[in-house]
Amino acid sequence: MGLLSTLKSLFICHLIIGYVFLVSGLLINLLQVCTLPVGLVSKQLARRINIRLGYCIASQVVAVLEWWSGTECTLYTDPKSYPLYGKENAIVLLNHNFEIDFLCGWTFCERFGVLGSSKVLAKQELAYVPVIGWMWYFLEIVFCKRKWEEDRRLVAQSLQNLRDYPENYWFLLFCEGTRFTPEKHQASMQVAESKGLPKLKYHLLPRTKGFWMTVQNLRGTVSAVYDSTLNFRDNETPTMLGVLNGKKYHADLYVRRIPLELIPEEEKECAAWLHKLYQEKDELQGAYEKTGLFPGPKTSPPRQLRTLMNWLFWSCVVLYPLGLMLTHVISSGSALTIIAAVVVSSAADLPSSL
Ligand SMILES: CC/C=C\C/C=C\C/C=C\C/C=C\C/C=C\C/C=C\CCC(=O)SCCNC(=O)CCNC(=O)[C@H](O)C(C)(C)COP(=O)(O)OP(=O)(O)OC[C@H]1O[C@@H](n2cnc3c(N)ncnc32)[C@H](O)[C@@H]1OP(=O)(O)O
Ligand SMILES: CCCCCCCCCCCCCCCCCC(=O)OC[C@@H](O)COP(=O)(O)O
Repeated sequence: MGLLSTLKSLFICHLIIGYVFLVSGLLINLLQVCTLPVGLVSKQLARRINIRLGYCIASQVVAVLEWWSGTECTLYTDPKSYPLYGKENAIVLLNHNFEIDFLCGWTFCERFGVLGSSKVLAKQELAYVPVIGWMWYFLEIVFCKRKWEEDRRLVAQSLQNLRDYPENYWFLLFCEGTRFTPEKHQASMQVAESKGLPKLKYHLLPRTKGFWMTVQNLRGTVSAVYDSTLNFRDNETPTMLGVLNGKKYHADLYVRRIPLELIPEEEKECAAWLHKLYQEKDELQGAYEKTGLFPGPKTSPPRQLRTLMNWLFWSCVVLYPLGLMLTHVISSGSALTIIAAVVVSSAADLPSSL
């Protein structure tokens, strides 16, 4: 093991990364609260500020993937569609198999300049997660309870609010509604059978209501659906902990741009269209399983230095006061203060030793 990989696996490094993320994240959340009065004067200005503040948080996690773990991302797509990425609003449909699929999604958002404004149809529980969930409140993320009777009104309202959003965004939809496991796959294929729908091998049966509602409410402001499939090379199953330990993965993302006009307006037809798309996605995945490749030309949009600069900036902001405090504790020479500092840092270290 090289010196650098040993360093990346040290708990103290993870503690520093976590500390910077948490403390700067809470600080940024506080700044987001301060945009509330701005919103009363100019809604669009408050939204633009929040896009930048949101970027400051999400970009830190992206920096860990790109610069710390050195994970590489390859994009397989039609070169004619490529210039449009980041220049239009789009609904992204993604398979949901990996712990870090959202993070790879964010990385592509970063590389096409829509990280701060990116959106998702997320489960309500995530709204309460400190830093990320609170940031999402200000970014007007659409939350669902996965109870259609309640969602049909709440989700529609949140989607309508996005119609005058001031910057380009990608709206991510995991139509499968949950992460793939063999048990969930078996259950969903029973539903497919009972509904007379063809079986899928690599995907769960897509939930169609969220998709129909998104298309219906964003029609006219969104230009296309990006049918996307993510895989990792060498049959790797990447984890957040692996990324934090500096493990390098290689992500392959296939994206097919489908103009929104091609998607039927009527609910039943729209649902049938989505089921057909998932059958095609299943065939594509089958081919990847065999060849380890997606079809068509590939490209690797480069990682940007700005994610690293953003991380360094926030590190300075939150590590400097911590350094000052520690220096003060040590130079005070007071046995009581030093013992208190040791007790506090041991408590912080406790979760790792459990
Ligand atoms: C160039 C580069 C391109 C792309 C880059 C890639 C990506 C980057 C883009 C953006 C990034 C942005 C952000 C990313 C950051 C973070 C994301 C993190 C987390 C989010 C993860 C989640 O939270 S996923 C969970 C929430 N989301 C969803 O659930 C969405 C899908 N669900 C729906 O659409 C649902 O319909 C619903 C939620 C709207 C409502 O759900 P509900 O359950 O109430 O109703 P349903 O109609 O769906 O269910 C009832 C019907 O379903 C049938 N049924 C029952 N059991 C099953 C089963 N196991 N499988 C399938 N179907 C089932 C049941 O029979 C009912 O059928 P009916 O015929 O009666 O309708
Ligand atoms: C700088 C980074 C280092 C610090 C480490 C902290 C990193 C924190 C990042 C937190 C990001 C939180 C984003 C939440 C994304 C979680 C995706 C998710 O929750 O998927 C589950 C859903 O599909 C459905 O789940 P089910 O309830 O069906 O099962």
